Amino acid sequence: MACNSPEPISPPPLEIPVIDISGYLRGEASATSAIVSSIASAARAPRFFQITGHNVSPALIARLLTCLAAFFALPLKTKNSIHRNKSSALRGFEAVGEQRLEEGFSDCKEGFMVGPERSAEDARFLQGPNQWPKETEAEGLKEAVLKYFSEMRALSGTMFRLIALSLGVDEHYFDEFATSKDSIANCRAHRYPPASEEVAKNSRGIGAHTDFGALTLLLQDKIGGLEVFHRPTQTWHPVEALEGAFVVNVGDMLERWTNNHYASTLHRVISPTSGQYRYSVAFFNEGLLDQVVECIPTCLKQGDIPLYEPVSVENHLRDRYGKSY
Ligand SMILES: O=C(O)CCC(=O)C(=O)O
Ligand SMILES: [Fe+2]
Repeated sequence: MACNSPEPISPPPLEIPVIDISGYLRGEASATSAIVSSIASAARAPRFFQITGHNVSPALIARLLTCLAAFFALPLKTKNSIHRNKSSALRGFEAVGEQRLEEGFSDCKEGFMVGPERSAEDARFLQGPNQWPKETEAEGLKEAVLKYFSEMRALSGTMFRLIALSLGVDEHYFDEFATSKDSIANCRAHRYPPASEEVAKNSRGIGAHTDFGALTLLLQDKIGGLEVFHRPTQTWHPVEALEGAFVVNVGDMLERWTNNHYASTLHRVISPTSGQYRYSVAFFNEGLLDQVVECIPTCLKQGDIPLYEPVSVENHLRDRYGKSY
């Protein structure tokens, strides 16, 4: 008698912590130490967490998602008129299939990139003017994106203070890197087109990757599809779409800076199969181009050696961006 093949065992769910940071924002000392220790443990494993209790208003988030949906619904020709190829700073629209983050898959997503406004004369790598659609084509988009950008920059600064405390360095250790006017931060909004179950299984909304910069704060709508890789069991796990929360993940630069104390984690997006588009907005904080990233002293235990050569932020980013486009 033939043996029945065993049912495939599904991996146990991966718990992705949700950390309420409101106590820190209110200046409460005991809440702050609990938040800092939750961050310290979440950033070690699973290296992905979500935050709530921030000050970004739900009304602004709703307005942003509405304006983005209207923008992405414009004809491709209109969106291509502000294509990122026309920008030395990679700002503007990118079409489905133009980025490739995982070998063998082109990302099935559209993107719209925005950063701090800077004149063309003053441009540097990833710095320069934004490209906007005409106000008549995308009413309110510019205002909503810029307002969101400035709130996310402040929130990212807050997260860097908490990360600094969690690493045992001065609370303001990363302030200049994370929040000065020259620091590289950018927002990339995404629209993921729906696909059939069959197509979604064999393609990627966004291919498996780790983020290039220091810290990412991600807003996702309620459709779901973001997955994170758990290295010990080599399995993928969904990241629950929680209204009002931001997903936080460590990027490669912070991994290098902390000598792998905090490491970046592979993640990907599976195309939506519910028949609806999925929207998300990532805020990447990549810091000052001339900053040298080298092992933070508190991350080097006695007897340890730095695992990475010092590198400037600019060289690190040029290398990573160069490989994905
Ligand atoms: O859309 C998402 O949920 C993830 C986006 C992402 O990983 C990225 O832009 O780096
Ligand atoms: Fe990512």
